[in-house]
Amino acid sequence: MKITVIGTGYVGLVSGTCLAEMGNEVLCLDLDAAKIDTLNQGGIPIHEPGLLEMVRRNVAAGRLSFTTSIEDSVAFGQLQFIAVGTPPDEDGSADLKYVLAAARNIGRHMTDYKVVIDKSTVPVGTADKVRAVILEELAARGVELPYSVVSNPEFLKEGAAVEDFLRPDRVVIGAEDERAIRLMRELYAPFIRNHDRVIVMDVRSAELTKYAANAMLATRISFMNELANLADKLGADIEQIRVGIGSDPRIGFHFLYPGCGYGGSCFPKDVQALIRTAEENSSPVRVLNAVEQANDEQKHLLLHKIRARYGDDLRGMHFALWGLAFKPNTDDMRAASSRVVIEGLWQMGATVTAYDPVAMTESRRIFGDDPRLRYATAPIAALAEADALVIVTEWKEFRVPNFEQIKAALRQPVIFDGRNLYTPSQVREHGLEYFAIGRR
Ligand SMILES: NC(=O)C1=CN([C@@H]2O[C@H](COP(=O)(O)OP(=O)(O)OC[C@H]3O[C@@H](n4cnc5c(N)ncnc54)[C@H](O)[C@@H]3O)[C@@H](O)[C@H]2O)C=CC1
Ligand SMILES: O=C(O)[C@H]1O[C@H](OP(=O)(O)OP(=O)(O)OC[C@H]2O[C@@H](n3ccc(=O)[nH]c3=O)[C@H](O)[C@@H]2O)[C@H](O)[C@@H](O)[C@@H]1O
Repeated sequence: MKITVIGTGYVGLVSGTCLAEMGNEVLCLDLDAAKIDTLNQGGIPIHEPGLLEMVRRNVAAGRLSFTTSIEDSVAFGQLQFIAVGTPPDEDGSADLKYVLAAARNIGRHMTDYKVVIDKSTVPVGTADKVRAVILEELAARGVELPYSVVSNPEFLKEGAAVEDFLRPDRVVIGAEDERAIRLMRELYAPFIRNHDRVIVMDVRSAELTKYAANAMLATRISFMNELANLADKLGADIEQIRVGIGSDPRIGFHFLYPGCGYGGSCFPKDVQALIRTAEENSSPVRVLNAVEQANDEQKHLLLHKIRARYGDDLRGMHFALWGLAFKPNTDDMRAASSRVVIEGLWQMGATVTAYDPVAMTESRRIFGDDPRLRYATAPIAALAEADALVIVTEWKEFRVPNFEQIKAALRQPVIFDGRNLYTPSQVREHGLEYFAIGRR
């Protein structure tokens, strides 16, 4: 099939590349010329395991290409995926300007039947708006052309995006016309060969399914975070509680890890957007206000623990920070807890040396060359002259450290662990003070 993907971010680039991998011809459009240059020169603008090799392979095979030309991109694919950003507006609702601009471009240039697919996470009713702007553009041109608008939300996780796209748990398709449903089923058939996991539903339900999934996952995390904080006060151990409740199959083990707050480009913004949608429709989802508030506070938890240990005035103190990305296997620092921790430490007068296997370039882009933040080339190197180690991202390489080496390298033998990586007794055996989240 011939497919255009609009937007070459995490979702657009991964979707386009995986669709090409299955033998489709894919043209990816982005208006950011620097991204397209990088792609055309054989690089990729993001860190995502397995993606670079797959992009190169498909480009070499002639199935995947990149452009900044709107005309070419509209002409190319019968299927037009919209995978642009939907950042929060000032009031927390999803800003649809990029989605509607992409739809308008399709209406302006199309000359034959198109299936326009909303892959971006968009509020209920967006497909109607997409349909309307295309119609407006066609009317302005004085032409009548057939097209379908489909909602096909994406559930991939950063850091595992290629794997998630190639082997989806489910493919949700919100569509009401048979022609579009048939094409979408055909498109996804190679990804779900062992059993059919396509769920066809009406468009509005598909749009809401995406927010419901992210909000449910965020709720589990905030619940566990609050429970961990309570366990801390009660002298109970959240790790044992996690195992104790997760083994109930109605609860399950996934997404039950407490920590220093969820980040990333999606949970925070999607929870906010769903709260706004609910308010606008006078049907509040009260639990989500609590989920959001609990998460905002959780991102400050390590700072509270540091304050409780050393007081408010950290002038002259220096901290080592392991992890900058909002989760492992990505360089994405959008809404990352590390940003709250770094800024909080600065406010109290401390300085920081950070180490992250892939996100240090992104961090330099965000913080510039502020002298209060330095970078180390290895985890152990970050500890030199530090009064404590603070861990915010659970990269695998932090999991089995040499505690004796850590103790020797630090100025004071103290660890604040925002991801509960270690068994407390094991760390303490080495003479290190250990502060984790809800652990005894
Ligand atoms: N990042 C993730 O893991 C996931 C994101 N989503 C959703 O997918 C959507 C995209 O997210 P990301 O890929 O993270 O965004 P991103 O910000 O990484 O990429 C969006 C890209 O779209 C481009 N763009 C904007 N307007 C354009 C236009 N009119 N024509 C062509 N290109 C245009 C931008 O230059 C940018 O490169 C969002 O709605 C997000 O909520 C859904 C599932 C997972
Ligand atoms: O809509 C999206 O963009 C995506 O959002 C999340 O994916 P992502 O944000 O990439 O990463 P997650 O693995 O979900 O982690 C999000 C945050 O939650 C935190 N988390 C996750 C799991 C857990 O048990 N505890 C916890 O604190 C992580 O550290 C991270 O900061 C969803 O998992 C995807 O299904 C969805 O497609």
